[in-house]
Amino acid sequence: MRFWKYYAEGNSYVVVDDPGAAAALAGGVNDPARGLGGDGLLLAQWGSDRVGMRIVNPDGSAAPACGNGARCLAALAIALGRADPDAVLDVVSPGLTVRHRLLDRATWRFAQELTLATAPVEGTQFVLGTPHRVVLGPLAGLDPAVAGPPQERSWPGGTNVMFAEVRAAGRIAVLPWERGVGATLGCATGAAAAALAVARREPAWPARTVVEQPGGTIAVTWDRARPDALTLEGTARPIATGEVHPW
Ligand SMILES: N[C@H](CCC[C@H](N)C(=O)O)C(=O)O
Repeated sequence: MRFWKYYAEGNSYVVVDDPGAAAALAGGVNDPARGLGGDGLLLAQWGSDRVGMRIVNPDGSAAPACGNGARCLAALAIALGRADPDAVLDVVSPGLTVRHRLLDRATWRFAQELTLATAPVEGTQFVLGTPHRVVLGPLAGLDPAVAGPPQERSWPGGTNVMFAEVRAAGRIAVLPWERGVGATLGCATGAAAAALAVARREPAWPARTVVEQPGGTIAVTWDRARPDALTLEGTARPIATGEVHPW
């Protein structure tokens, strides 16, 4: 079964485009010893002006949205000649549609536009296609593997948890704990949730927030005049392609 593996600001994903392969690989392919590692499996369904995306977490659960994964599929679609690098490309997952514009071909930097369906559900609990809880406070000494699970369970069906600290005006740091995955080096919809949480709390916060995560930096733009629109900027790069054999 043909696979691709891609990296995007702290998440790596195994990608397949054959639904049968996806079913055979789900829940096992991300095992670091018996499989290919990574933070999930993405099934791409190529369309003429869009790419469908299904996401399976390493524990076998389905995720409704994935910002870093969407960028990986946009980059792969262009690399395979299935999408026009000069046109916009929608990556459509069950919970979220993300519109991509390639900003720089040399670095595979994209702008991603998404529309927020909901305001915060309560306090700093957001749903950006998938649920995110933002926990603001100092990150020094914080271990997401310890602090994450109780927060994850505090939401029906579980929530992703973003531990976030303000570093300067327009700059925050985030340590993610992902539902169905564990501690990761980055999370794009989580970065957006964290930026929103801080910007909503501080009226003088600038429109553009640089979100530093261990695996890379995502820029999030949120204009108070258009509160339902968000733009993210980040990259995607190939790691490997080849044949993978399900167990
Ligand atoms: N890392 C992804 C989100 C994955 C969410 C998944 N872990 C879930 O169960 O909701 C991102 O870049 O947006």
